[in-house]
Amino acid sequence: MKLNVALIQMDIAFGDPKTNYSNVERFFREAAGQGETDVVVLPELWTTGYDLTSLDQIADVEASESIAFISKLAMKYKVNVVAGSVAKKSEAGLTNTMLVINRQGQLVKEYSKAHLFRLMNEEKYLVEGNGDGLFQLDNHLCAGVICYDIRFPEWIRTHMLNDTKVLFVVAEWPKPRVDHWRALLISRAIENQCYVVACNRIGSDPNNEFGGHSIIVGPWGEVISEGKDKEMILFGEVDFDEVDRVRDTIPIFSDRRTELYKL
Ligand SMILES: O=C(O)CCC(=O)C(=O)O
Repeated sequence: MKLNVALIQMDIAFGDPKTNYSNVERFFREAAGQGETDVVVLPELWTTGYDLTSLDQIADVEASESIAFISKLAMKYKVNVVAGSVAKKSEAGLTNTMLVINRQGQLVKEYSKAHLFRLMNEEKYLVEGNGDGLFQLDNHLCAGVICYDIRFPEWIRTHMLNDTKVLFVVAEWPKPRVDHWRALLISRAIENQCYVVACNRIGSDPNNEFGGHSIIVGPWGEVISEGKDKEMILFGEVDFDEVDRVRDTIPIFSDRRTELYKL
């Protein structure tokens, strides 16, 4: 069983959801218009970018506009969408929330970023999430996390323990640390023997330049496809049988010594 994925590595208009909606609509035609794509992936905070000081005014209340917008595209193109994350405003406060919508246009998951990134002042404006990032797509158990979350291998491992075979990552990862981005994602793939499908933005905002290099890594740690330093759609394939082959070759999940991991 395979899944074809398309990662939209886009620039994001700062604090301008209207422009970003229209750009995403244009990218969708290219990413899913041929009818071969199973999952479209968007980057982190794709409606607003990191316009933190305006978030209270421009965040999406209950994420309802973004959900309606992506649901329509999902149904039109009959694709699943790991719809990056959006700034969501709710009773809980402002959260950086991933939306996952299936081919029928139904919201199957909301995951709010668990680890807020102090270097970019997230904790001053956002509330951290407390739930997991697990969801089903076409009957496959998948996980999704947001940017800085990938620096916490124990958080990722928690998601991969129940035969989860794909980890989706959505990000606004700055250019100066793209070497960390690649090394961390390849490591998460090797240590969890899973596919890592990671979509980063490109371009810049008043405070940061972002690194692109969206990437699809296989369960043996091989880079299957990698983006460059420009707007583009990255296509690739996830093969669930390959995950089983790697896990049978080196059975790390059954070799774990959890009684030692108490520190
Ligand atoms: O961990 C990093 O270096 C980047 C993280 C980040 O940019 C984010 O979480 O938004």
